[in-house]
Amino acid sequence: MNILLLGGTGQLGRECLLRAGPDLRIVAPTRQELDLAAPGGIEAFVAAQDADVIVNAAAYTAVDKAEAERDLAHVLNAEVPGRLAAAAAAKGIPLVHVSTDYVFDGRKGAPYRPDDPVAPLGAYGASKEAGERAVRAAGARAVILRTAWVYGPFGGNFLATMLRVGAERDVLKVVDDQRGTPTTAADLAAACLAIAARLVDEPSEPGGTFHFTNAGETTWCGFARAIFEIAGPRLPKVPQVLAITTAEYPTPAKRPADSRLDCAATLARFPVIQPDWRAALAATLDRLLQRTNDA
Ligand SMILES: NC(=O)C1=CN([C@@H]2O[C@H](COP(=O)(O)OP(=O)(O)OC[C@H]3O[C@@H](n4cnc5c(N)ncnc54)[C@H](OP(=O)(O)O)[C@@H]3O)[C@@H](O)[C@H]2O)C=CC1
Ligand SMILES: Cc1cn([C@H]2C[C@H](O)[C@@H](COP(=O)(O)OP(=O)(O)O[C@H]3O[C@@H](C)C(=O)[C@@H](O)[C@H]3O)O2)c(=O)[nH]c1=O
Ligand SMILES: [Mg+2]
Repeated sequence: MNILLLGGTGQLGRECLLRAGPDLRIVAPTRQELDLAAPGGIEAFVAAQDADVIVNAAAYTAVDKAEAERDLAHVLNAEVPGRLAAAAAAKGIPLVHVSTDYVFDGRKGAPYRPDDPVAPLGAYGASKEAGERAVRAAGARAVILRTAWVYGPFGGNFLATMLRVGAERDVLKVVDDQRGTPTTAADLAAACLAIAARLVDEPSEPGGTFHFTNAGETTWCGFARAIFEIAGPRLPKVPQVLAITTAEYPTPAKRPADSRLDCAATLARFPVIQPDWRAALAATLDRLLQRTNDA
């Protein structure tokens, strides 16, 4: 299978590239080769590729900054996916596009199903929601895969922030009234590649909108506490994690209070595996701390 991957330097993109091999060739253009902020060249670029499927892991992911950079967020998160989907349709190849739990307002009080109404609270979520609509409108055979709270051993994410700040401070205050599921970029990459393979192997698979996270749920505070519980013995210093409310941690962008995603339809339809979030965290910390100790 030949995959054209957008966003190969990001958290998800890097984990996809680690899974490349003789049977899984992945071409990932650099920003120099394809600047997605100037997306006019996308259709011609895609047309020239020898790809069986496109995986879009590129995005504008700075949630707070997006409030002040709405135009750039819209280009990356809405216009680019629309153009990729149109190019995929023109070429007759499928697309896996990744979206977010932040398309929901978090007021449902139960895990969101793929067809629940969307109502983003901030500019990032709104741009991603527009991207979902653009992909659907382009008429490609596409899976829109919503995920949440993505982290891993590479790149900027909540885990990296907690380890960095935890090394500097004795007390961390973390919101305990936003519920969701941390998801490793590694497990998400495996799911994206499994879905891409199914789309390629089964031309009758129509695609649609699906959810994938690790299993279980917590809050950002619960996530932070788990990080220090699991990694603590291997860290020079462990901070105290204090639970606070969202009101006590003002941010430019509003975030959903409960964005748990119901992944049942994805597990029923595609050969994906959904490790428990704590086990996935432990595996990620093993990789990350191993790398740090070796360096
Ligand atoms: N991170 C999270 O918590 C979550 C992410 N998602 C979604 O998952 C997907 C993957 O996210 P994640 O891996 O965390 O994202 P990252 O922010 O780690 O990576 C984003 C990727 O997009 C690329 N990119 C950004 N701007 C441009 C540009 N102008 N031209 C070319 N490439 C560009 C980046 O390239 P460069 O390295 O050059 O900047 C990078 O490869 C996204 O669709 C995101 O919305 C969904 C839920 C949670
Ligand atoms: C660093 C920090 C954050 N927080 C809060 C702020 C926020 O409500 C929550 C998460 O903070 P972050 O800014 O790291 O996470 P955030 O950027 O909101 O993460 C989101 O990214 C995008 C791309 C997605 O698609 C989402 O699924 C989600 O993963 O934790 C604290 O309470 N204390 C802290 O010390
Ligand atoms: Mg952030």
